[in-house]
Amino acid sequence: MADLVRAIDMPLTMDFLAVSSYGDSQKTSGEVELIKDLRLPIAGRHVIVVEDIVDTGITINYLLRMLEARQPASLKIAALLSKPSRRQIEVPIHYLGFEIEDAFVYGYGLDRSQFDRNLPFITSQA
Ligand SMILES: O=P(O)(O)OC[C@H]1O[C@H](OP(=O)(O)OP(=O)(O)O)[C@H](O)[C@@H]1O
Ligand SMILES: Nc1nc2[nH]cnc2c(=O)[nH]1
Repeated sequence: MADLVRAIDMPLTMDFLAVSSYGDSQKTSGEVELIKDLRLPIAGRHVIVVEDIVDTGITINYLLRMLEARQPASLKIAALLSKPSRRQIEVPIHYLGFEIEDAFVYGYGLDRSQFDRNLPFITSQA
């Protein structure tokens, strides 16, 4: 996120929300839990949701529904990684870094049982 916003040369605000459906597991529970909501209203604002990874699509689908109800001026999705072969729900990704194969990846913000988010690279389990 820090790398991304430093590459955008226009006035913007940043806000954070937290959802979880994997917890400490490498399999989705299928149930998305809202752990922390946004602080700021988004009605009438142009919003880009920044995700690290889109896997089944369940999380982004949940976020799209939740945020659309708040009537932003526009709502776009940016994701660093996408695993299209794993998709259970088709979701739009307007800005995508990389498509990857079906492997559990971690590092560079992505956790492995909550650890390894601080790795300066992305890797996968052998
Ligand atoms: O497309 P999906 O199958 O829904 O998976 C994508 C989601 O999985 C990860 O969150 P996770 O639920 O693991 O959050 P956590 O690491 O904070 O528990 C990731 O940050 C995405 O939000
Ligand atoms: N860390 C991590 N979280 C995920 N959530 C959905 N897929 C993945 C993945 O490959 N790695």
